[in-house]
Amino acid sequence: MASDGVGNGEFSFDNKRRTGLPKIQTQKTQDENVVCHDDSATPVKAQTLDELHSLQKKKSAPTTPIKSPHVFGVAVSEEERQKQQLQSISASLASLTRETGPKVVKGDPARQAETPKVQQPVHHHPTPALNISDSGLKFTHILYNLSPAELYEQAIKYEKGSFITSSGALATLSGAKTGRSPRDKRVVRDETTEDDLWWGKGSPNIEMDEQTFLINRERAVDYLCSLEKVFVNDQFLNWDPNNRIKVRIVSARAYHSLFMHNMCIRPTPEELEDFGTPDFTIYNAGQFPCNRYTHYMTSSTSIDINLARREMVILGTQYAGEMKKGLFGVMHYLMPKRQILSLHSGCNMGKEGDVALFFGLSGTGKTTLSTDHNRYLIGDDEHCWSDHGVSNIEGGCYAKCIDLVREKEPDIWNAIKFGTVLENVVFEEHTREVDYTDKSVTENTRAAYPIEYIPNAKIPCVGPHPKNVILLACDAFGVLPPVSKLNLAQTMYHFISGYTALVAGTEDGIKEPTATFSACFGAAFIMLHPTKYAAMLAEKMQKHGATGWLVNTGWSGGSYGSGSRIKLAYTRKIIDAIHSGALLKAEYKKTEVFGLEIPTALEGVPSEILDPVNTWPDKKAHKDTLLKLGGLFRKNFEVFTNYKIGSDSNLTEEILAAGPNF
Ligand SMILES: Nc1ncnc2c1ncn2[C@@H]1O[C@H](COP(=O)(O)OP(=O)(O)OP(=O)(O)O)[C@@H](O)[C@H]1O
Ligand SMILES: O=C([O-])CC(=O)C(=O)O
Ligand SMILES: [Ca+2]
Ligand SMILES: [Mn+2]
Repeated sequence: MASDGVGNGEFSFDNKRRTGLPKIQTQKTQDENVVCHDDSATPVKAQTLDELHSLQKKKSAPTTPIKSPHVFGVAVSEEERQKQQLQSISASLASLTRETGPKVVKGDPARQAETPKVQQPVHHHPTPALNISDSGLKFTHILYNLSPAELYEQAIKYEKGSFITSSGALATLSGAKTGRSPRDKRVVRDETTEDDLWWGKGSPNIEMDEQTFLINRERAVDYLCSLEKVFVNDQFLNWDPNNRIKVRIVSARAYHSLFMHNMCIRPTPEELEDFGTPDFTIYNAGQFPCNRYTHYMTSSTSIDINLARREMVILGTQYAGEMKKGLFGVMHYLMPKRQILSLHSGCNMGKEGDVALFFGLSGTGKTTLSTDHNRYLIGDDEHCWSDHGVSNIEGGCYAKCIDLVREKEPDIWNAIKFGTVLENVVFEEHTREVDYTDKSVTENTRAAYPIEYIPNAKIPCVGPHPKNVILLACDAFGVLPPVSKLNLAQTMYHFISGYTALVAGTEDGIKEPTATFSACFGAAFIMLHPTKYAAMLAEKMQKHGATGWLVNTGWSGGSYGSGSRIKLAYTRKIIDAIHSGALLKAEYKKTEVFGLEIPTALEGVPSEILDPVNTWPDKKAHKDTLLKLGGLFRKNFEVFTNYKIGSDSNLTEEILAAGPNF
C-alpha cells in the first residue's frame, strides 16, 4: 500500500516549506566549555587511534591456569615454553644444507608494532661468524594455530579469490588444480619401505629416492622461508587416544591453514602446551612448482612422502585435499603396523549403539549417507578399526557440494557457515549467495567444516565394533541392484574390486560410463598390498559378526543417458532398513551373473526397482550391459588371483568364486 504521507499523524510534508534544510538549533548548556555531546556515554580512554585499536583486542585468559610445563621433570616458565615451541618450529623449517637456519618470530608481520617485545627470534643453528647467507639474515614470521576469524582476515587481505559468502563461509580458490594429482604422488623407496610397501603394477606408490626427496624438501623449505610469514598448524589425527598422531602442517596460505584446522583434530590449549615434537610434518609449498630437471619429476607437481623422515612435501598444487589424503596414506602405513585397520569409509551410529561403515570411492555417498539426522555421525571419510572399536582419523568433514540443495541434505547445508572453507564455488557478485549448480570453476566443489558443525556428531568420534559394512558403488551402467546382501566372500570380492562407474565428465555427448576399480575403495591412499587390508577386514567382520551390503547409489532404468540416478530418498530408505535390521529379515532372490542376494520388497521403495532388469525397457540391452560389467570385474580381478588373503586358503578360494559367473 502506498502511503500519501498525509494524515497518519506522524509524518507530513508541506511542499511549500521545502525550500531548504531546517536550521540546526544548538542549546546552550550550563557548562559553556562543552561544545556538543552526541551521546551521554563516557569517552574512550584512548588518546590516539593506535591506542584505541589496542583496546579493541584483549588477550584471552587461558581456560585453565597455565600449568608449568615440565621438561625432564623440571618445571619451565611460560617464556621458556614459548621459546621451546619456536625452537621446534625453527627446527622444522631449517635448511639441511646451510649452516644458517631461518630466524623465526611469532606473529603477523603487519602487526609488528603490536607484538610485545618479549618474543625473541629463534635461530635453529648457532649463527656462525662466516658463511652467513641472506636467508640467514631474514625473519620468517610464524602464524601459529590461528583461529578461524584470524585466518579469514589473512585470506581476505592477502589471498586473491577469498570472499565471505552470504552464509558466512570462506569461499576460496585452489588455483590451477581443483582435484588431487595421484600420478604425481611419490613415496621414498628405502630399506624399510622396500619390503613393507606395495610397489609395481596397480600400486599407487610411485617410487622416488631419498636424495630426490631431499632436493624437493629443500626447495619447499627455501620457498617457505623466503616468505614474510608462514602458517603453522599443530594438530592431531585419530580420536583413539592410544593411537593419536601429532601432525605439524607448514603452509603459505590461510586457506590451507583453515582447511587443516577444520579437517584435523583441534588440540585444546592445554594439549597444545604439551605438544612437543610432531610425529609427522607437512611442508606445503603448493604455489611453487617442482623442478622438472630434478630426477623423477614428470610435471610441475610433486607430492612426496618420506616415511622414515616422517615428512611430506607438496610442490606445484594448491589443492588442499592433497594434505588430507596424504596424511591418510601415512595412516594406512602406520596403523596396520599396530594391527589396526585404516578405512576409506564414513561411519555413523544409531541410538542403540549400532555402528555402520560406508565404503565407497569419491562421489558415491559416504559423506551424504553417513550424515543422517537420525544417527550420530562418527566421521565421513577416514576411520580406524582396532580391537576396541572404530575411531575417526579426522576432526572434520569434506563434502561435495555440486548441486547441493537444502531439502535433500539439510545438515550439510547448515554446516556451510562461518568457519567453513568453500572451495571453488561460484557466487552472486553482490549478495554472495552461492550457486551450487555452477560448475564454471570445477565440478569438484567442496566444503570443509569441523565435525561439530553437524548437530548430531558423536564427540569424541569413536564407537563400538561395526554391525553393518555398506559398500557403496555409483553404477552408471545401471545394472547393479539398489541393494544386495553379501556373504563374507562377496564382501571381500567387492572390497578388493572397489568398483564405481561415474560419467566421464560433464561435456555434452559423453554417453558411455567408465568403470573405475580402486582396491579397498581407496587404492590411491593404501600403502600395503590390498590383500593385507582385506584380510584384516575379513577377520574383524567375522569376529564381530558384521553383515556386508552392496548399495548402488547410481543409475536405474538404463545406463547413464537413458536411465536416471536412483533418488536419494530411496537410497536413504534402503540405508534405514539396513540400520534397523528390517532388511535382514526380508525375503531374498539371487540375481544372474553377479549372484547377488536382493530383497523382493522394502518399505518406502517401489518393489520393481529392486531388480534392475524390471526398470530397463530394453531387456537385451540390460543383459548385454550386465555381461559387459561382469567382464570388466573379471578382468580387473585377474591381478589378484595369485594372492592369498590372510592365512585361510579356503577364504581365498571362496573370494575368487564370489565374483560374476557367466
Ligand atoms: N542416491 C544417492 N545416494 C547418494 N548420493 C547421491 C544420490 N543421488 C545423488 N547423490 C549425490 O552424490 C554425491 C555423493 O557425494 P559424497 O560427498 O557423499 O561423496 P563421498 O563418497 O563422500 O566422496 P569423497 O570421498 O570424494 O568425499 C552428493 O553430491 C549427493 O547429493
Ligand atoms: O581427497 C579428495 O580430494 C576428496 C576425497 O575425499 C576423495 O577423493 O576420496
Ligand atoms: Ca566425502
Ligand atoms: Mn574421500
